[in-house]
Amino acid sequence: MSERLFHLAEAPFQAARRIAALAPGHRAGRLHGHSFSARALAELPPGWGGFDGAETEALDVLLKRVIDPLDYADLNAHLPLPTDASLAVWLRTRLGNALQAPAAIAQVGIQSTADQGVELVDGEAPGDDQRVYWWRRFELEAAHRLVNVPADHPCGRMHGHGFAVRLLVALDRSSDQGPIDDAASGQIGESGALGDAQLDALWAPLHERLDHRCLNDVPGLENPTSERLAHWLWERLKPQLPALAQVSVYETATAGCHYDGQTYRIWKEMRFESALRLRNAPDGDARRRLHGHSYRLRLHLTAPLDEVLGWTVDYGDVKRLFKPVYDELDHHELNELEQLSDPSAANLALWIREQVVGSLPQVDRLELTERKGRGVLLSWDAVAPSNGKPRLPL
Ligand SMILES: Nc1nc2c(c(=O)[nH]1)N=C([C@H](O)[C@H](O)COP(=O)(O)OP(=O)(O)OP(=O)(O)O)CN2
Repeated sequence: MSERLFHLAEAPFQAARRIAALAPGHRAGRLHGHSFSARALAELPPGWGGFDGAETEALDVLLKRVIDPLDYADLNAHLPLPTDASLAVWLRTRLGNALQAPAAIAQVGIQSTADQGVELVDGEAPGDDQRVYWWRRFELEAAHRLVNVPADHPCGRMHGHGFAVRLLVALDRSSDQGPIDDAASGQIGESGALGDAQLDALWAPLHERLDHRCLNDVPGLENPTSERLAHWLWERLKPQLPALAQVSVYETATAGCHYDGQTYRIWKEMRFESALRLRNAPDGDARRRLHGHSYRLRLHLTAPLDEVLGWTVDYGDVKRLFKPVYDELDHHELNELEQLSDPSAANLALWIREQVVGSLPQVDRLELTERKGRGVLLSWDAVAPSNGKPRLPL
């Protein structure tokens, strides 16, 4: 079991840019602006940031400081070609300089709109190549019912969702697709392969087949679980888009499925409201006082597909099996939990892991944020080691 704990931070920034290298007439060639979001995942030694438990907030403060020069700025004054990918490289370099070993960045991301962004992922081992992934998100409104669920299961009734689908595309830096800095605002490779217009064109016929339809009527989707839909999309897109790395189906606001052509990974998200004090914080530090957070917890599970039910593990079962743990967390003071030393985000994630491994052995990753974008990601990959494949963004 390879356990890894990453601290997560997020920093919004507002900025203007012009991507001059795009095809004539491309709208991003004109001066325009975005509400960007920068994200970082880093492994930090305990105590980094002042005391044991301060790491997550310290990373958040550092990320905001590093991003600050870009806030309310003209990005072309900082970078010749301020694409999402080159902003990610800019961020990776500056954050790397600001962090010192043994602290280590695992990933940085730049999101330029609600529907588009780039993730720059460091290799697993020193010397491994960094990889850049571009993602784009699409929406569809559809009805469905799950055909093989027990008679009293609510998803057996006809119902519907505003689904979102995220396509993750790998940019191979060593190929002729051009260096990482060439990838323009989500477009892959100025030198060639694929731009947002091409990806939208690949998506359009699929959208036409799925949107404002009953998914059960679509050939191949007779039992349209998130898993089946992710697989169906993969099968249709991959031959035309060899760089496709993952399809993610967001079925509800709290549940969905990733599929990478091999492995299904589902998630179920919950929120809980808790009080805490960090006793490790020094005298006078506000975090020593009783305070509270609105936590968001995302459990990730890896499991084989049940061919009859068409899913891996029922989202409803994840929620039900987690309920006893949830009840200990929600509307409670975390310092009162047994065997939780001091309820920092990292310690709390480790505590939750101990509570779920018995009842939900398929859980191999959990993401816990104490406020938007700030928290930890604990991964132990007990069920599905990466088998030497390049790591997908976390
Ligand atoms: N592994 C899967 N489990 C379930 C799927 C699925 O596609 N794959 N689908 C369903 C239902 O279609 C359902 O609409 C979504 O389930 P769930 O998350 O349980 O929905 P809730 O509205 O109850 O969500 P809460 O946010 O927890 O209230 C069921 N399972």
